[in-house]
Amino acid sequence: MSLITAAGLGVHYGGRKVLFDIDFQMERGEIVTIVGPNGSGKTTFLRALLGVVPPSSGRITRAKGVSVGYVPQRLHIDPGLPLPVSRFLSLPKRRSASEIAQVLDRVGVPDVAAQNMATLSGGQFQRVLLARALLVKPDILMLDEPTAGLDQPGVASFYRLIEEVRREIGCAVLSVSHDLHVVMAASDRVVCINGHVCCEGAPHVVRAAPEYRALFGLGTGGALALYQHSHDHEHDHDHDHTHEEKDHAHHAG
Ligand SMILES: Nc1ncnc2c1ncn2[C@@H]1O[C@H](COP(=O)(O)OP(=O)(O)OP(=O)(O)O)[C@@H](O)[C@H]1O
Repeated sequence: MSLITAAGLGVHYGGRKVLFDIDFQMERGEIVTIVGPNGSGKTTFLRALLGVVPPSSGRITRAKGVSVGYVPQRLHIDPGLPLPVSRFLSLPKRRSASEIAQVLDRVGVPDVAAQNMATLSGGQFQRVLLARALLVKPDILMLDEPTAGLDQPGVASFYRLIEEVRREIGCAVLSVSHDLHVVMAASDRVVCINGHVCCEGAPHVVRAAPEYRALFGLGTGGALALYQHSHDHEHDHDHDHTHEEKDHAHHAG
């Protein structure tokens, strides 16, 4: 059985139809990336899968006992509120000091337990959010643009961490991302949402789909094009293929 399934999912806010007719399922260990223009309903879709936004139509089904760890797109914490990281990680469920130390170590910020949430850097904050998601021992890790605001090395190292964690605990990963050149390399499936699912499939299939091209264009505006570039271009000279993607500053046409 799929870990989570949406059948005919629709979400309305007031009279406004934000999502409609979405059929989706996720299998154990799968890596799925959601793409779509701003305001196309990606966050709403994750929140509906989480059960915090009620469907206006259709149904969400989770396999029995499935746990979901969620890294939200943003989380506002009042800078005037003294909230140490350790206390944040103990909400809503109390966690032991050793559990907290272990998970912070795992996400690469071993020294922040006593620090106030409001004083963390952007990169540390994202890692603490990831730590919180990992504490639930997720079968599915849901990440909503988790690297927004990080610099390029920060983005790359965050996704490396996600990949390591996934290998260790075998969870499925569902991300909303614009950092496609980083994340797509490891995606089994890409789902392009614009109110409904306009196309889905392996990264190269979605890249070629007319629906995707209509939304993102063919050239430099299409992040998928950037990702795909390093795989489909012709080399006119021999060079080291182990370089990082960011070394490719030019875009596919
Ligand atoms: N709680 C809400 N009440 C009313 N409208 C909402 C609510 N949340 C989102 N919306 C609207 O629903 C639409 C989809 O929003 P959503 O945040 O899901 O899009 P998104 O694809 O994640 O966007 P972005 O890429 O900009 O993060 C937007 O027009 C937004 O204004």
